Amino acid sequence: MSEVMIALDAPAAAPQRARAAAGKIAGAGGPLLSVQGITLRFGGITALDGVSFDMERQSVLGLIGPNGAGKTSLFNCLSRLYLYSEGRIVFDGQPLEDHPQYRMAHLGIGRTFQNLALFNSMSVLDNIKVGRHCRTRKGFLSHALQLPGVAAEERESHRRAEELVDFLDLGAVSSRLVGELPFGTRKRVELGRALASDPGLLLLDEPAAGLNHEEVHDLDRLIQQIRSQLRIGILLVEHHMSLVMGVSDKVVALNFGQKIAEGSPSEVQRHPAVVEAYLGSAPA
Ligand SMILES: Nc1ncnc2c1ncn2[C@@H]1O[C@H](COP(=O)(O)OP(=O)(O)OP(=O)(O)O)[C@@H](O)[C@H]1O
Repeated sequence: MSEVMIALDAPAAAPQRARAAAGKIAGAGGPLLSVQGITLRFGGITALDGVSFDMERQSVLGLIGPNGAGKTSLFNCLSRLYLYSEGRIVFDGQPLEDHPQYRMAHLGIGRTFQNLALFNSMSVLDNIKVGRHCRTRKGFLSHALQLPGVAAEERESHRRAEELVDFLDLGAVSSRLVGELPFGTRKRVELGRALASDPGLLLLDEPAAGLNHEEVHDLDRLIQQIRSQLRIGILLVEHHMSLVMGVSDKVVALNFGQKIAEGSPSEVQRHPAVVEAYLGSAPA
């Protein structure tokens, strides 16, 4: 895995500065993300029941819980795919409820998917460039007519995508079609596509699923580099316990839609409710 450093003026910080300049970061000193009493129901099923927690800036938060605990439901609430009936989610000082789902990337929330969402017949570099779309100002017509500013914007998107190709150690496959690449490499391309939107918060949905031991080790280091070098907060839904416990600053555990524990990895790992949720009985 590459140790390439992104320039000090990390592009990831740019949208945050822009939002701050626009006076939108009401809670600039507060948490990056505040989940407040989220309740989500599907008919008679309560998938989330009053879940609350805060997440600090530039931190990694691991969201764990047994099957059906509500992790994906919460993840989908954070990206506005699911609309909750009660509660509030505040990102970077802004209530998410004020914004439609398609604005999430503009707002600074990037995500990956359990089932990769890539264009298999496009190159690695072009797939990553697709992620820049929300940071470009010129519309379709400007591009079609090659109006002034389009070329400069295109050059900037290209430059940023190349930086991410280096950061993710994808240089050797940059011009290859994504569909030809092994699963682990495609997962890194998807991460690149999400990073290309310069998010302040990156939502990773089971990023270790399907990876081999060495790839999980690389992912661990990459998550730490994303936090420290790109200064991006990461919310991680993951079943791979050693990855979550090794990389998270804070862990939130759910069971049957309720938060059962919150704290440092070692606190949550030892918590009786967590042990019971995973093992099916309380520790002796
Ligand atoms: N679209 C949906 N329609 C109906 N019920 C749903 C839907 N999505 C989730 N649920 C229900 O909500 C509850 C929480 O599911 P969720 O997928 O969020 O759990 P999870 O913790 O992500 O589980 P897993 O680890 O197996 O992915 C479950 O009872 C599930 O059956």
